[in-house]
Amino acid sequence: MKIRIINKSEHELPHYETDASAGMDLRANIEEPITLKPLERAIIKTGLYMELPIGFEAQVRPRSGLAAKKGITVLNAPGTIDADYRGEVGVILVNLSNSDFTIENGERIAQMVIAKHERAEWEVVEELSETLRGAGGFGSTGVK
Ligand SMILES: O=c1ccn([C@H]2C[C@H](O)[C@@H](COP(=O)(O)OP(=O)(O)OP(=O)(O)O)O2)c(=O)[nH]1
Repeated sequence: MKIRIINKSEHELPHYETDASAGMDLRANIEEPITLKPLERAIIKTGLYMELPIGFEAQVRPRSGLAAKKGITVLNAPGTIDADYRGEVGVILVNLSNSDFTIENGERIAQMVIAKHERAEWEVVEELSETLRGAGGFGSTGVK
């Protein structure tokens, strides 16, 4: 399936009484079932090809049900689909459980969120501006 994504402005977004899900489910589009052994991963085809407006990306994310119940997640979450990508969307699934997991054709394996992103340039500078945090990070403020 080939789809063109169209940005809907805020006032056109559905009300919470209707479906306001951020994620669109992605289904496996595979000829044969694929079994992932514990810690095994595979790129699962979705049969989806898309065209995004410039300045948008699609993020491929895990489904919480599959993660919580089966230990199946998206290895590179969130996977990035670039606006200029015209190939088939693939989902890199990994099995983080202790048992085999079989993906059937048509199964909902992940979800996709369309997001706007900034476009930026960068320049080399001698100094960075000072801040309170400075170089503190990675737990520098403690855990409580
Ligand atoms: O989960 C994913 C991630 C990426 N892609 C496709 C769309 C994306 O536009 C392209 C490149 O992705 P990314 O930039 O993450 O890959 P890379 O490893 O940096 O490879 P490249 O050199 O092709 O950019 O691969 C997917 O289908 N699924």
